[in-house]
Amino acid sequence: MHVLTAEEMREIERTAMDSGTASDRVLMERAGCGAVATILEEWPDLAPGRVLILCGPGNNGGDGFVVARLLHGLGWTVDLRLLGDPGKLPPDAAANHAAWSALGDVTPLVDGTDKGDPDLIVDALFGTGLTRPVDLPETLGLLRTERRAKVVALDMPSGWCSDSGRRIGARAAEAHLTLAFHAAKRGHVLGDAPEACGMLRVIDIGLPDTGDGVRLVGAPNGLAKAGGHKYAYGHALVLGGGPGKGGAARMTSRAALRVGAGLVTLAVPPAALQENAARLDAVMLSSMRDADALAEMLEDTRLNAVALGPGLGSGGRTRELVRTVLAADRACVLDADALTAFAQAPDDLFGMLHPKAVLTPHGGEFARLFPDLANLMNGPVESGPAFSRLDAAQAAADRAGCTVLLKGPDTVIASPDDVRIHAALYDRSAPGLATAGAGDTLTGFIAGLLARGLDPVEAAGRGAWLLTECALRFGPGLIAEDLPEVLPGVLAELAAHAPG
Ligand SMILES: NC(=O)C1=CN([C@@H]2O[C@H](COP(=O)(O)OP(=O)(O)OC[C@H]3O[C@@H](n4cnc5c(N)ncnc54)[C@H](OP(=O)(O)O)[C@@H]3O)[C@@H](O)[C@H]2O)[C@@H](O)CC1
Ligand SMILES: Nc1ncnc2c1ncn2[C@@H]1O[C@H](COP(=O)(O)OP(=O)(O)O)[C@@H](O)[C@H]1O
Ligand SMILES: [K+]
Repeated sequence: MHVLTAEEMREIERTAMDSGTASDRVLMERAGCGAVATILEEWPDLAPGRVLILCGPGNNGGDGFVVARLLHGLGWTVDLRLLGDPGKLPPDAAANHAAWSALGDVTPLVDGTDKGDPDLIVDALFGTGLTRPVDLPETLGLLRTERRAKVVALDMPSGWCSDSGRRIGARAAEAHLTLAFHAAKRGHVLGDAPEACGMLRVIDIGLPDTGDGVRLVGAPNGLAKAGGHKYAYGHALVLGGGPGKGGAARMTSRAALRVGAGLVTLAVPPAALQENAARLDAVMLSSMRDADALAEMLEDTRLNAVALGPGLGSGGRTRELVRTVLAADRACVLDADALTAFAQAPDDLFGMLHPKAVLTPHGGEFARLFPDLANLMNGPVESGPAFSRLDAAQAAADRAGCTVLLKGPDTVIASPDDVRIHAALYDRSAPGLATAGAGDTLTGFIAGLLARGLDPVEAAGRGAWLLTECALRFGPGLIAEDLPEVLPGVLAELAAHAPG
């Protein structure tokens, strides 16, 4: 599945028009029909009652007129309010305005006036064409999910940028159900908009699947082991911290082993050996005094993937270890302290990075390495399309020259020539992952997959998918140690559903 920008959506529509596949009018009719059918499918008990339909000045409003006509036909009492001058509606919206006007009234939408007590509200104010703040505070106050009425947003709850999922201006609508036309837009899976969308359904309006847009990471296949020696699955090296700081790297190690690395070695300073020896079995343990010792270890080319950062400390020693790992030209994951250690001099890190590296920052770590991009991504937005988390991750990957996985429910995985989104949203929402150590586990999953020979973007995407799936499978009460322990069940299910 792919997600689109507004411009990509318009291009697909233009191409369909030019080839004569469909007309705008037909698409609008299908959008409205699909919307009504989906509303009734989602809420089969919703009996015809009072519906308030808020129509905007563009084609999103046009969809609203179609919905008004169809709900009217099903016995609903329609109260339709139009923002702006009906004489300035675009052609297809104007045609549907005329068709509706033969059946019912069009009342000008005036903010702050009484809108009754509807059972259903349809937000057809703005969709992919929103470019500036919506100046309708009272009306947006109606479009809230804590009120009695069910709220349905056509394409996007009004006020949200459909390219970035960021709010344009101070206020934006919420919905119980958002109906995207043809394909989900980036804004349905990025930023704060997904929470405002409620449930998301994509409505087929008969446009071809062009394969355009950014790929959403789906269930991975090919992870089952199939013969071969343990070295055929790689040897991951995890670097751990000093005494009393070892938990994070132990979780990383266990996750790397569970995801299928043939061997995993945890290397720690001599003073931390005893503590770790008491806590490890299948993960091997090694003493590593300093960066020189690490360089010596890495002369063994069977150590084909390295993870470092969790619990490592953010001082000069860590910087030396990062330097050594990067100089050894290994597939590697840099997380947590391995990133923070370069907060004062990110360019030093960028100068050493190479395409086999994966950086896995959360928002805070991202801001330490890429403060300018974090500002663009987090500041208030007054116009659209807004700079998105995807734009930020892509710019970061270009600057770093490697894969960057920007964590969150909307995880973005970008390399200089590829980008994907992993959405732990909607029916894959996994708030249980907001627990200490989930990121250390992700680092282990990615390192294990790198050891198995996956390329950085694949390893990062699959790691993010597996992490979320483990959390969903475990359910409430999740702590990070549980994540690798439920992975076998997830892998078994994937294998059972693998094609052929
Ligand atoms: N593409 C397709 O194939 C299909 C698209 N479909 C539907 O079309 C929708 C896109 O339609 P759209 O492009 O007309 O944009 P839309 O969201 O209605 O808004 C644009 C209007 O709002 C105005 N405006 C903007 N911001 C404003 C503000 N803050 N406050 C006030 N005004 C503001 C803006 O004015 P302007 O910026 O030009 O001054 C313009 O008049 C899409 O979401 C889907 O529902 C479906 O029918 C299926 C097929
Ligand atoms: N609410 C959430 N929904 C989905 N995924 C989440 C959520 N909160 C955190 N995560 C994921 O869990 C991991 C947490 O990583 P991180 O913040 O580094 O935690 P830690 O440092 O404690 O290990 C990331 O992969 C992140 O995407
Ligand atoms: K809308």
